[in-house]
Parts: sequence; C-alpha cells; structure tokens
Amino acid sequence: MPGREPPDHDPLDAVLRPPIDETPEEKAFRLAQEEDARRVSQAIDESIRLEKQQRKKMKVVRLLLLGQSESGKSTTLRQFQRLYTPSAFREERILWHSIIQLNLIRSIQIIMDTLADVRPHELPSSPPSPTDSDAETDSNSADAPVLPTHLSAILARLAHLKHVEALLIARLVPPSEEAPYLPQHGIGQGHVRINSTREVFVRPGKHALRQGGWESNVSAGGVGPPMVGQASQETASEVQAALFQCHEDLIALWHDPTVRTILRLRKIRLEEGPGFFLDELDRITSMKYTPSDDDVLKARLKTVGVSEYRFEMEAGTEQGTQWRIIDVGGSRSQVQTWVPFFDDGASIIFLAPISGFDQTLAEDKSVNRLEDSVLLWKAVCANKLLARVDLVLFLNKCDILAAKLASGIRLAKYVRSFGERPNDSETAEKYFRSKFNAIHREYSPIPRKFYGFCTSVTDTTTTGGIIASVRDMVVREHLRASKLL
Ligand SMILES: Nc1nc2c(ncn2[C@@H]2O[C@H](COP(=O)(O)OP(=O)(O)OP(=O)(O)O)[C@@H](O)[C@H]2O)c(=O)[nH]1
Ligand SMILES: [Mg+2]
Repeated sequence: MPGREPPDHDPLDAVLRPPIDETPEEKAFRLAQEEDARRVSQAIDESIRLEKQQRKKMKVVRLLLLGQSESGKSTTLRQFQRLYTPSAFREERILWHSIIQLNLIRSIQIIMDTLADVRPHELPSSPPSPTDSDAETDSNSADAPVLPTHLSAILARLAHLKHVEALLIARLVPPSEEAPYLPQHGIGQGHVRINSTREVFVRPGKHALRQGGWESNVSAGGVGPPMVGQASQETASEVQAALFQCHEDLIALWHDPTVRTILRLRKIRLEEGPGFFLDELDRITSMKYTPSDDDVLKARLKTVGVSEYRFEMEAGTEQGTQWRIIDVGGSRSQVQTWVPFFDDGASIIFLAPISGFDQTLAEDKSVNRLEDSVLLWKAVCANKLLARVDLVLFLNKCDILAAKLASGIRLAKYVRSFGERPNDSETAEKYFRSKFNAIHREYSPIPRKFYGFCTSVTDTTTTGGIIASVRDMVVREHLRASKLL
C-alpha cells in the first residue's frame, strides 16, 4: 500500500497562527502567554535533564566492615557518620546515654565482684590509707572479713547499683528478648537484646519498637543505638540521679590504691576494655551530663547479625553519594553470616585489633585474639569471591597497644617471632604491618594493592584523615568498577 504524501503545509500552522483580526493588546497578551509557556516548558526540560544527569552521576558505594568481635567495626561506622553526616550523628548522641551508663555500671560491677571475692594474700601488707587503721585484714582468721573497712563500707553503699543495672537492662531489653540468641542473618530494624553473658547487644529484627523502645538501626544517616523515645530518656534521667548520688563513692573506689593493687594482681585492665568510662566519672555522673562525640565512639554495644546503614554524604565533593555500610557481628558464631555479603562490587575494611596479642576471645577463652585475627585475615584474603576487591586493613587499637608496651608488657613473650626488636609501638606496628601484608601477598588469588593503616578508631583527630583516604579510595574504586573512569 503506497504511503500517503506528506501534506504541503504544516497542519498545526493554521491552529497556531495568530488570528487575523488580533488587536495590539490581544497580541501583547498572547505573546506574554507564549513566553510564559515557553519558560515553563524550558524549566521542565531542564529539570528532566538535571534529573537524568543526577541519576547518571548518582553513586551508590558499598562498604563492608569485617573483623573479630570488639575489633572496632561499629566504631568505624560511627566515625563515618560523625564525619559525613554530622547533623544526624549529633542528633543521635543522646540515644547513647543509657548505653554509656550501662557500660559504666558494668565496669563498677566488675570491681565490686572482684573485691567481694578477694583473698587476704591479695591485699597490700600495709594499710593503704590512715583511715584504715582499724582495717579488718586479719589473715589468720578464716572468717574475718578481708577488705579494709572503708572499702567494705563503699561496697555496701554501692550495692544498689545491681538494681540500677537491672532496671536499665529491663527498660532497654524487652523480657521476650532474653531468650538465648540463635544466630540468624537479616537486614531489618534493630532491637537491643541481652545474651547469656549479660552483654547487651543490638540485632536487626523484624519490627521496630519506636514507642518507648527502639528506632531502626537501618536508616538514612542513622547509626545510633536503636533505643529511643520517652521511656529510655526517663530511664536515663532516673539512672543519672542514682549515679550522681553515689559519685563520690564511685570516684573513691576507682582511685583507691588497694583496689588498683587487686585489679593489677588479677590482671584486670578495665582501661583497655570496651566501654571504659571510669577515668571520667566526675563528668559522666554529673546531673548535666550529655554524651560527647568521644563518648559515643567509646561506648560499647555489641552487634549481632548484619546491618546495612544507608546514608548520603551531607557535604563536600561527594555530596549526594549514597553510602551503604554493612556492619556485621564479629563473634565466632557469626562469621558465616558475612559470606552472603561477599561480592566484588563492595569495598572492604578489615579490622585487626593488634592490641589483643595477650588476650583471648570473649566467646572462646582458648583462642588468642591476635591469632584469630590473623586466621580471619588469611581467610578473607584467600576468598575467591573477594579476589577483585581491594582490601583495606586497619591495624586497630594502636593506642592500647602503645599503652600496653609502655607499661612493660613484652610483645615477644606472646609473639615469639618479634624476637629482640625494641618493645615500642612504632616497631610493633611496623612488624604487624609487614606480617599482614605478607599474608595478603601470599593468599590473594590474584595480585592486588595492599592498603594498610595503623589506627585508633576511637580517636577523632587521627581517624579523620585515614577515613578520608579510604573514602577517596573506595569512591575511585567504585568509579573504576562502574567503568566511568
Ligand atoms: N581504645 C580504643 N578503643 C577502641 C578502638 N576501637 C574500638 N574501640 C572500642 O572497643 C569497643 C568495641 O568496638 P566495636 O566497634 O563495638 O567493635 P565491633 O567490631 O563492632 O564488635 P562486634 O559488634 O562485637 O562485632 C568499643 O567500646 C569501642 O569504643 C581503638 O582503636 N582504641
Ligand atoms: Mg559491632
């Protein structure tokens, strides 16, 4: 069938042609209207063009945080948020209040439990303070109380802290959540729970408890502990009043020379542990206390399961970039939950806390922490699914490593291959870097770059620059992978 000939005139022409009898006013009005319509149409075109450009430019960057429990993964995530979504981070600081109180009470509880069980030979031979001239330290009598009276009195006055702790936990953790935890992976909304060792943890769950409970831990810019609302604010105030009332006893207990001696003899080094706030008792027990940035970074809330935190950069050249940071639980039973997140589209930060050379895992006292980190690092380096992923290594907790070595703990005693090298943090960091680099070289299925940093991720001054380098590297890698470079 032959095609129709095109008309010899534009059919729209007649419609669009101005009327023949148009007056000058009508013409001016028509032209103004046409100009308006043209402007609107241009604006629509421009917005469509911008939207398309935006979509093309829109970067979704995925970053996976790996490492054993207490290695500093969630803290690293909080550093990202502090640096790149500062207003969200600041807004959420208050949500950490109860967790910090719980961390503090837990440390006090450890001291109290230790003192309750002290043996006469663990006490210093001379009375530690003149007020203890009546100290009942008669080691010949089996029944005699062994603690100096001033300590016994403090313990008696602080006994109610057990109830304060129980109240805090009861308000933070719904009773139904106290059941033993069975590992399960999923991304959802967060709950605070408690495990058999009574360590409070956060795990993604099916429903968010917003009223008097918890907010999602999977939210734009949200990495706070997932409890919020009136109930927890009220609890925080109640607990704060209780802490304030006994703050003098808390300070006296922590600074008592006998207590320090006993802790030293028992090798209990609270200052190296997670959630340590005892050196700031004055500030943290004050009625006006609100958590600072540093407090949020130092707080300890264990992760169980896998959570994906999404946020957009609030400022800077990467403004609008969508970040998805995947934070996993690091304890041994959870390592298998990492695997579904292994793909070559994500970048990885692996955290190895090198201060753990003389410690064992909380979940398995027979396993040395450093050895566990080395084994995990080997497994991650050798994993074929991650063969094309550039791995970033954070040799973390360097501040604790430095303090340990400075206090006279000899690294070579635990890591024999360290040999006769000087027992200082600089040498130790260099040594660990070369060891982890060697594993990376040996076990990577195909050669790739090694990015190793010595970090203390709780430290805001040193971590900012390191995170900026990692961010640039991750974004570059993302662009390369999306073939935009
Ligand atoms: N002093 C010091 N403390 C750190 C450092 N990194 C982390 N911490 C603290 O160690 C504790 C554990 O850190 P998290 O970030 O909760 O560890 P995690 O790897 O997320 O642990 P899981 O959730 O159990 O897998 C927290 O109290 C942190 O504040 C560090 O470099 N130096
Ligand atoms: Mg964590």
